[in-house]
Amino acid sequence: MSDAVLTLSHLHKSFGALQATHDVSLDLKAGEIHALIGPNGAGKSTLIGQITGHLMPDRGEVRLAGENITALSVAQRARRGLGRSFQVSSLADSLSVLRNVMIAVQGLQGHSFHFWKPVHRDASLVEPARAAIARMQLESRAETPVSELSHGERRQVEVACALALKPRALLLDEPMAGLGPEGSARLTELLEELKHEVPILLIEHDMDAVFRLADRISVLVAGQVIAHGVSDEIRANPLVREAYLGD
Ligand SMILES: Nc1ncnc2c1ncn2[C@@H]1O[C@H](COP(=O)(O)OP(=O)(O)OP(=O)(O)O)[C@@H](O)[C@H]1O
Repeated sequence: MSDAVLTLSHLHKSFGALQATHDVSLDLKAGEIHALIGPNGAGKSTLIGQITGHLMPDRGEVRLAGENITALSVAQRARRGLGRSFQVSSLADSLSVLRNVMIAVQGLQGHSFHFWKPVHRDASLVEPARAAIARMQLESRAETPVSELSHGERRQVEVACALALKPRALLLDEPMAGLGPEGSARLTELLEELKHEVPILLIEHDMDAVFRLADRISVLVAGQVIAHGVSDEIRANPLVREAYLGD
């Protein structure tokens, strides 16, 4: 596990008598997309919360680039390089793509506001924002208000917002949700490229996208990882077929 960027070890989280995550261990390695799948109520959101810092595990550990971040706040984890996709609602519709991504960069810089500089000329905001926009192939839309974008382009902006913070690991929670075939094919292509720069933990219901994109898949059922492997192994696993794929 030496090349693991993100490591979850023996995570337990209960709500009263309900064990929402039970002894979950998995890792994310450089250069890969690791997909986490599971039926409704399997515990995916509870696990994500423990990774981002919105929830504290009862037991277990989260490590980012070797550092134990289990006790750190959401903001501290983000500053250490834990990136996550922004929800659509966090984008300001009336502002341009560039402005939205700059606001994300500003959030990371926190108190280091440069009051004496107009925001649009602050290179420390503009440069990382433009680089992230280019990475998501949105250069031609940089000055366009978010309200004029397609649903798929908005998703690309959300990923650009996360990328602008130069994450070591990226957590994408259902990035394909609501996208048509074209939007999801485009995002799939972009993520296939992106994983070489930043490994991605992908939580996704779109199984076609999962099987196409994931280097490894972990299957969560009733709070436990019941299977782990490459796409073909997961497709063929009788436990997964029974519990998840509906066979
Ligand atoms: N704050 C909470 N208090 C009590 N029970 C909770 C809480 N959060 C989640 N649960 C329960 O924990 C279990 C796992 O829920 P979770 O939302 O993590 O699953 P999920 O895999 O994300 O589901 P979905 O795909 O439907 O979003 C469910 O039984 C849920 O009702």
